[in-house]
Amino acid sequence: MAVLRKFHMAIWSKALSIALFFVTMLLFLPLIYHFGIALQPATKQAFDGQVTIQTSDFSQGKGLALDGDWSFFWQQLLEPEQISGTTKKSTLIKGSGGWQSGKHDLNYDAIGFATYHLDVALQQAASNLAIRIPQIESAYRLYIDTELMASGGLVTDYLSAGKPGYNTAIVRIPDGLKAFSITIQVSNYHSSWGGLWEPIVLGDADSLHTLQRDKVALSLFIMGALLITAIHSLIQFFLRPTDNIPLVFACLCLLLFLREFTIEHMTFALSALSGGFVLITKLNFFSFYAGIPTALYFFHLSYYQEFHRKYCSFVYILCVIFSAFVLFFPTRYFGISLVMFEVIAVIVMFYILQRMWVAMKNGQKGAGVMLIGSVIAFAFAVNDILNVSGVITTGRFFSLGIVGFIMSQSFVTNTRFNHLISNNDILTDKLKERNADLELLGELLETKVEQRTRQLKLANIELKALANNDPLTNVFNRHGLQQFIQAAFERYRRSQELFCIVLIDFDHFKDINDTYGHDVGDIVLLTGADLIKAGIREQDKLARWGGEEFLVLLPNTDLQGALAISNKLKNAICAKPIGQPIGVEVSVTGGVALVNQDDTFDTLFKRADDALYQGKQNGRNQICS
Ligand SMILES: Nc1nc2c(ncn2[C@@H]2O[C@H](COP(=O)(O)OP(=O)(O)OP(=O)(O)O)[C@@H](O)[C@H]2O)c(=O)[nH]1
Repeated sequence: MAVLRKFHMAIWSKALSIALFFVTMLLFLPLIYHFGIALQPATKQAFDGQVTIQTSDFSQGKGLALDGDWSFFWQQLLEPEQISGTTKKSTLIKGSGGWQSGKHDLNYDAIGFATYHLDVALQQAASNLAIRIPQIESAYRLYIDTELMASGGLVTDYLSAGKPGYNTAIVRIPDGLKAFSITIQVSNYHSSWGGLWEPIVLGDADSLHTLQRDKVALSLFIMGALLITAIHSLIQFFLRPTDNIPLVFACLCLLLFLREFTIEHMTFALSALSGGFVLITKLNFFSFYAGIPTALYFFHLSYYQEFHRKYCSFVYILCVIFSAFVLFFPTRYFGISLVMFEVIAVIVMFYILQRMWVAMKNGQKGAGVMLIGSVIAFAFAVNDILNVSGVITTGRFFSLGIVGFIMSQSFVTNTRFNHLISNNDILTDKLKERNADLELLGELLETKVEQRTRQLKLANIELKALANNDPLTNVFNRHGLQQFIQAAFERYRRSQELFCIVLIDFDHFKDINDTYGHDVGDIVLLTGADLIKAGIREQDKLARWGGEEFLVLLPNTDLQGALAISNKLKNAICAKPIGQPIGVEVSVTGGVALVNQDDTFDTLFKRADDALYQGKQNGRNQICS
């Protein structure tokens, strides 16, 4: 009954957890919409290094991405004054994606320096407007008109003097301006990408601050979720160290945490970690290169049979090479490795999805939920890869995908633990039952052993009796009498206590057998033994010495006494016919011997035997000594 109740409880708790899982996922959707899509700034196309803003209402908070064609001065670091009304030669370049991304007519090296410039015309004079400066690689100075408003790192046209930096900022546009220019000097000697990575966003100052705050809040939320899950998994691992899955999952969460931290909190990371831009970029890439094999290993361990060991090992080795590359090569070369690794990552992700699909079809526990979580995370990851590469212009969702992934994996891990615990309970119950059975069996066994011991004791007693007694007459046999003879000799030697032995032999017993048969002969022997036993004292001992011959040991008896007893016995046997109704007339002859100083049993017996022989010779039916 208890097992059945537990089974019902297990089903209910499972249904409840699945329902909770889906409800949480549903609650999660608005979050995805808000951070992934709603906060995406609308793209405003700039032409010929100029943009005219048609709208005057920025209060909706989304902002305008000042993307499009910016004026671009390659290998020149120009002050704003040098540009306005310039005769300097400029080209046009996209205001996002870096200057080396190859989408322009001209290709530029990632390493180098340049100046971006954009003239912005507003419909109405600026009021509470601002621009948000996102990622610029790897050092910049930004001017509004001629005024330096923000900077990151050290911009220089001289390689060894250049210092990378990272400083996202929200820069207020002075109120009242109807037209202004944005000039950005950029130099890059450390990153694989140079220039504007994400577009500059123009919007309402308050909304941009809110947007920034929301992004930080979301990121902190995700990092918190990752950290808590990692700790939770580590606790699970320490509670049950035989199971490596929670440990691998904890590592994966920590790598994702590191990635989120180095991407979204670069400014903070730069101040917190002394290694600066290079260290943080390395950590960022490492978290990606190590994260993919860790994710694969996690799935591999969880569904061991579904994954191909050789393929997985190949991926692990490949990822170790990439991770080593990150550790030992300068950051400016990372771009090449990233493109290659993104291809590997996408292949690995699809491989995992395909294997999880197979695992689900094979009815593996939790595979379905894990597949959903993986689809969410991988779809967002692929989206981000394509977004970063400029193929699509959707938002960046990966961080949110991570949460979906964590939720599903935590759900499966917890279900597994729950399952283990309820299994454990069931096993404990069974064990208790078995123990009770065993106790019962033990008791039964003890009773059986006691019984057997008793039987053995009885059998032993019987065996002893058989060894010491004559089976026909049930008096002692020779062996049985031995100890009493020994005792009599000892008493004699110690305290001169006399004793006698008497040999009594039936006369012509052969004739009795021949005449009446052996059965009657047996009855005669049995009756004779009974009669002798009845005629002697408690301390006297009787033994059948062989055939029709009996020996009586008479302790503490002299010769006279022995003769008297022997005659009494002879008379008792001969008194009446034995074996009624046939009735056999019997007589016996006896030989008596008294122990003396030099006797051994043999000499004593010989004297009794001689006396018996004497009696037989003298005509039988008499006692001699
Ligand atoms: N029925 C029966 N006969 C036995 C048993 N043991 C020995 N006998 C017989 O006892 C007889 C003894 O014969 P003998 O030794 O010739 O002696 P006897 O006939 O008694 O003659 P005497 O002793 O000279 O008087 C033999 O025939 C044995 O077979 C027994 O247990 N039962």
